[in-house]
Amino acid sequence: MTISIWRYSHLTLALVSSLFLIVASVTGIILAVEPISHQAKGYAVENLNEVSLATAIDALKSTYDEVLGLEVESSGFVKASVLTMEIETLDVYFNPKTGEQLGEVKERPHVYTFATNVHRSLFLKSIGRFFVGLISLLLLIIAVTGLILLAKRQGGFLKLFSKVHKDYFELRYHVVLSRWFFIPIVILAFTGVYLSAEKFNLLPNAVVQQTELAVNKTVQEYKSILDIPFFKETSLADIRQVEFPFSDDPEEYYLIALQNREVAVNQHTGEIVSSGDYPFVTLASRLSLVLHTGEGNVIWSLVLLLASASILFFMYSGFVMTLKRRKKGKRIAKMTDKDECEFVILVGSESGTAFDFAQRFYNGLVQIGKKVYLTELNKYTNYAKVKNVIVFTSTYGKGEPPTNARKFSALFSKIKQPNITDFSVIGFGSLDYPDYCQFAIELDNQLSVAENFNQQLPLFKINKSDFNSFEQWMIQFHNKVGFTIPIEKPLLKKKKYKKIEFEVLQRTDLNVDNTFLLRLQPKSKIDFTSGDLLAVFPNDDEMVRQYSIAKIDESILLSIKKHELGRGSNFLFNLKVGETLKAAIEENEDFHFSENSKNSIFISNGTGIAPFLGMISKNATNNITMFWGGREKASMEIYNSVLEKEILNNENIQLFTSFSREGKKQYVQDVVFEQKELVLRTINQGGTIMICGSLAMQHNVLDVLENLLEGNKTISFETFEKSEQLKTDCY
Ligand SMILES: Cc1cc2nc3c(=O)[nH]c(=O)nc-3n(C[C@H](O)[C@H](O)[C@H](O)COP(=O)(O)O)c2cc1C
Repeated sequence: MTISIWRYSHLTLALVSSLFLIVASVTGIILAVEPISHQAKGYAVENLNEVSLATAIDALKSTYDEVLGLEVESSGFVKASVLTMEIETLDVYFNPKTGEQLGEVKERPHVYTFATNVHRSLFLKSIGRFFVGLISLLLLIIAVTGLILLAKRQGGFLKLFSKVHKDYFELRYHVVLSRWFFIPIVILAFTGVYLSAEKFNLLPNAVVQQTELAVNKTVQEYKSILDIPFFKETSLADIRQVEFPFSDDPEEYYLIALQNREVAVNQHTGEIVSSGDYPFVTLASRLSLVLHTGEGNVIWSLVLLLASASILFFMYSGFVMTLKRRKKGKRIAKMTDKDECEFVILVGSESGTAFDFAQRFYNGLVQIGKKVYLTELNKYTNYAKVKNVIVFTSTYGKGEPPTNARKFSALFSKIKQPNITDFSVIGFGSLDYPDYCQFAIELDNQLSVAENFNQQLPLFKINKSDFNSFEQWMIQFHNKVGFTIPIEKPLLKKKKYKKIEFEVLQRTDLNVDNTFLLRLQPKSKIDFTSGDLLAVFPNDDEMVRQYSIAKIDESILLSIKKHELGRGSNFLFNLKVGETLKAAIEENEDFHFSENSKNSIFISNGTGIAPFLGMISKNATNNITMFWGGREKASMEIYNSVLEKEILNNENIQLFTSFSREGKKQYVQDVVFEQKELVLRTINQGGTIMICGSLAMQHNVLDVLENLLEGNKTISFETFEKSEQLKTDCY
């Protein structure tokens, strides 16, 4: 079975049972405290196997006028039911060697009776008990599917306990704790199912069958119980309960529940009059109860308490992991086999816009019964029944493809489709950029000249994700295909920014690459960190530009390339020291430095160095290797004040530079390749690789990493690319 089926089952079952599991875990935590606080009373008798039943009965009889019964709890406490002078029954804990009363048996605190009722039946009697049993069964299946997922993640059952790859907190501890608590959770779930089955009489009959034994008339009678062999030879460790005879009549027996059987014993001779073994079901029920409640064992109670708490953590962390995976995996639904589909939708999307449109188009086609396959441009392959290819792609940088389209051009030249295929390309871009929809243009050109491909509609460009223009394109598409596709409109939510004032502390002059640094001080208190983004509004609200932040000494450092016509960069360059501007901080959680990653590699070119300047200035103990690429040595000078200070003061940081127009004329990816051992070691040891700068550089670096990870045993490129070990923020 594929990993997604296991994951789907694991998640669905967890979701279905979540509310019940929360209730069961919280009450389970409360109930696990009970045996611990009970044991803390300190009435446990040491070495019960050295105290005979005769001693205990004798001690009791010499202390109390009348004794009704005796019980040895699994906690090691010995309890007696006695009659007081006032003819009242009293339950006491006592010392079986001396008869001394250790304490009275108190009524069970209300919090535990309440928690027990909720835990067992949710106060819903039989129906509640049924649900609790069912949830225990689901928990058992969740644990097993979880173990399978864990084995798949770790590379097999034999590697279950091998090193866990560094990842974000929730994922890492979901894995770590599942290894610790798998067995206790399985025991809790299994015994829960067993106890519920018992309550519903689903188990075989558990009545003890007593067998009358032949009475030996010649057997000796004793005056004192201390002399009777049976009572002398039976230790309290073998006893569970004793019911005392009402009178001295030889026909009145001691009814004794031993660990494995029940016997009736003559009070004067010690002869066993009748005996009945407990059936297996009773023994199993008793064991289940002890294992499920932790009764009598503080360590096991503690384990159960932690296991119940871990279930709550698994639910929280599982929820976070699902949200993150959805964000990263971008909602590709379960689809018909690629070779069955007439329509193939290919998507290139960096921040999800083109993907969102493609998904709506996909849903519409599926709704009218078409067989459709949707995939990323990077995964382009041959499709046995394809007749119509529709491409949705955005553009970045200077006509750069989004990351998940970077391999398309090469793949397309190699792969031949079996049928003559119609195609249409929709480009997503923004007129704010000079190379408007450039990648879509190039892709459309490539398809237009390809054999077997017929252009169904001319290239269509969508500016700033305008849904109305998409509807225009849909009309053209309907006319071509001869049917109408229902498309769900997106609910337009205008992003709200919380603007605050920033004072300009410093603005450098332009360097050889037209790049400058801007240092800003927030005028009100605001939380931010390196890797977050500063949203700037050069034309008030009409247009937003984002810049990656370096946080240095509570101020913001931006590295900006001034473009001749760039409204954002010119607006910022024209600011003077002491002036204020209104801007907003956008949290960019996916590009924060992982402080628990011992080894990190930062790769950047040009102004992409900015967030890393902040990250190294905060770093104290982690090993960081920085790769930076620029045009020439002079390009780097504006960063030297920070770099020299941080690198000279911190031997954990090393820097590799590359210059494309000077010296060896290398690009950053070339130096990354030269340091392949270091890079591979970092990846295999679970370290993080962060990339910031131009998308073209990101693609080149990813190509190098893909090449390095070919045949790598610890982690494949595909897994690495999707993991939290790789963080990118390119443009
Ligand atoms: C840093 C950056 C660079 C961009 N470069 C271009 C560009 O060169 N040409 C263009 O048409 N659009 C450009 N855009 C706009 C995006 O292509 C546009 O927002 C698109 O809708 C994003 O789609 P996606 O979310 O599917 O990636 C750029 C956007 C950003 C944030």
